[in-house]
Amino acid sequence: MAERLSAEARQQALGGLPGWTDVQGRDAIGKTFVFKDFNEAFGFMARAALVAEKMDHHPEWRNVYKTVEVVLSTHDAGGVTARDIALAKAMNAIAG
Ligand SMILES: C[C@H](O)[C@H](O)[C@H]1CNC2=NC(N)=NC(=O)C2=N1
Repeated sequence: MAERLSAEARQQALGGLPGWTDVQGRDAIGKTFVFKDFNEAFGFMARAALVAEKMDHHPEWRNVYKTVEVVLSTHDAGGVTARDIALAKAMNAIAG
């Protein structure tokens, strides 16, 4: 199982992940993506879903019109691991 990142490793990883921050009140990272319209937002979700399934690592997310709020945490580990960082990176790449 993946191990939770140390506070230092996590801050360093967040430094290379534009838009991603610590989630208050739990061990997770989050980002709010804002797109041009619903079509762009849902296209992002469809592409991210395929990557997430391939990685066997799944986001918590919420879509309202052109906004997608994402929270990443490794449930099996009870916190943020390298798997969350990898998915966050992939999501930034997909969003462009
Ligand atoms: C059995 C399966 O591999 C696990 O349940 C995976 C699936 N996707 C997951 N996604 C996330 N975000 N955290 C997990 O711990 C996790 N575990």
